[in-house]
Amino acid sequence: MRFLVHMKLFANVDGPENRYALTPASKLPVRAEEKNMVLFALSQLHANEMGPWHYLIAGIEGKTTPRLPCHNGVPFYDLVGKEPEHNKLNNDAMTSHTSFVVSALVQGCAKEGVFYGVRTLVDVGGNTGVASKAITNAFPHVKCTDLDFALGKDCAQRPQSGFCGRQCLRLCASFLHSFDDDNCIKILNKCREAIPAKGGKLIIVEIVVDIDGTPEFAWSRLCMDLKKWISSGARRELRMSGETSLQKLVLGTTI
Ligand SMILES: C[S@@+](CC[C@H](N)C(=O)[O-])C[C@H]1O[C@@H](n2cnc3c(N)ncnc32)[C@H](O)[C@@H]1O
Repeated sequence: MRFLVHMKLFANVDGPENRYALTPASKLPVRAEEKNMVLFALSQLHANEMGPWHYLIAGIEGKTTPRLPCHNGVPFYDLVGKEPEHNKLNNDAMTSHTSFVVSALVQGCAKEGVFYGVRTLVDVGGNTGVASKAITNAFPHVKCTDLDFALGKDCAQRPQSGFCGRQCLRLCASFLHSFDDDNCIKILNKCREAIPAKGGKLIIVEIVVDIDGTPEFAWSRLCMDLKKWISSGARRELRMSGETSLQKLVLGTTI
């Protein structure tokens, strides 16, 4: 127990008996906790996610992109879409993942006045719509639409509360990291076309590989970087290394 307390997985509880409590880290794998990562962890252990790790060495040697031989070149989300059991697990995991991110997103946007003057928002890759529901609840004047094939072919665009033509704001949360640079450029250019030249906004929510700036997050950032290279071949450090390279990426656009 001394070891586990040192690792911050348990905390000593004051009192005459030796009693221990869970810590924020050890609450994450407990289903009964409101915010837990059980479904996300299970999704990451699925064979479609684990398979490409067997090609890590070949990938480092430059012989292949680990995902390709494992999934026969089929894009990850096409693969998931064909397997109902994995599709459900993946969507449930994303729902849980989004609930972690969205409260910080809503607070940050409120503080910075991001939604001031914004009437419409499209959440690109918004999965089943958890983020857009939370945004509509917090900012009722914003009409949100989800664009995601997790919603099924018949409702690729599902309005949470109405949809009007050109959208003031596009949100790409944990979306670009699944694509290589060429496809990211295409997606960002489409976003640029979809928002008004004046007053339009694009919010990108991604883990940035900046290990010097905030060292306490370096481990998670490097793990995510490796994971995304393994699963999609994306070289995130080039794309996400800061505002300057992002501006270059969208070919001179100021975001
Ligand atoms: C990593 S999840 C992110 C979900 C959510 N935005 C979040 O932050 O938790 C990526 C989402 O992008 C969707 N997606 C991937 N490729 C897509 C495409 N080409 N068109 C529409 N949705 C796509 C997937 O279905 C998935 O829901």
